[in-house]
Amino acid sequence: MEFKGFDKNFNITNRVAVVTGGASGIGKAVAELYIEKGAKVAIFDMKENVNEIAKEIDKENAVGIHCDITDNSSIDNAVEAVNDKFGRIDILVNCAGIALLDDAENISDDYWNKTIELNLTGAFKMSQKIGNVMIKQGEGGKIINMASQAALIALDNHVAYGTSKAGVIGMTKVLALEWAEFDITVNAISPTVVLTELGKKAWAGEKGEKAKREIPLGRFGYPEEVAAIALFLATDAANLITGENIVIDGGNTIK
Ligand SMILES: NC(=O)c1ccc[n+]([C@@H]2O[C@H](COP(=O)([O-])OP(=O)(O)OC[C@H]3O[C@@H](n4cnc5c(N)ncnc54)[C@H](O)[C@@H]3O)[C@@H](O)[C@H]2O)c1
Ligand SMILES: CC(=O)[C@H](C)O
Repeated sequence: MEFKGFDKNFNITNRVAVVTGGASGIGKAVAELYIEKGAKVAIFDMKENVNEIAKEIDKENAVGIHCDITDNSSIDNAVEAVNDKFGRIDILVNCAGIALLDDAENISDDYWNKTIELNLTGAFKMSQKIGNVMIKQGEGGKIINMASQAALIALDNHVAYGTSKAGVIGMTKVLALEWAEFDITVNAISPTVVLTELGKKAWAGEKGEKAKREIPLGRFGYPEEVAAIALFLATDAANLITGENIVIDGGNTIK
């Protein structure tokens, strides 16, 4: 893709974004920021009230679609609904995820399988489906995958979660390589603990306080800070960045 300049206010006016897991936490913050920057947003989420949540963000430019991203027919129906509503898809943000934590010697098949199925396979299914939409459109695209610091460092009880997120980074690099010829960039974001429902549950109590003390910048992240990176990666300012994993962790993984 030739350099064609970029909007210095990082607007993404009229671009159509799909945000999985956008009914809460980081995904919701991404959806809100994208709307503020002029995009149209379709939130794919398992929460029953996903459309109400989307309409609270923006009645006209946001839509919530009940979708299980581990299920092919659910994805097909949701993508069709986006096409009916907005006519195209320019950006995919893979945010849906779970953290089912246990020690390696005891973790159940159920925890392992659910984690890989949602965090890794679900993100791949979405990327494959929407990657094909973008290829067919012929105008490039942006795919942004939520990985984690757990992909980069060993965290106690994170064997399934960390494995799924290391897979997300591997997947990101291969998709970036294969789809560069279509001007589709694919990048990952790896946050430290972020203060969402998922993050607060996984790091409650003294375990979290200790983890925070060990972060050089001394605090956990906020969903809005992660959303800011997802915005940058969705803009034309990031057109030469692909296959990267941007770490937002207060320096936790540099030690
Ligand atoms: N919060 C953290 O500390 C943290 C740190 C690093 C990475 N992450 C990653 O960021 C992403 C977002 O995390 P969060 O903290 O905002 O979590 P969250 O629990 O607040 O939000 C996750 C959303 O995913 C949705 N979801 C769950 N299963 C789904 C499915 N099958 N199909 C569609 N949607 C589904 C949930 O309904 C929920 O709205 C996750 O991938 C997570 O692994 C989170
Ligand atoms: C850091 C991280 O991704 C999990 C939530 O512990």
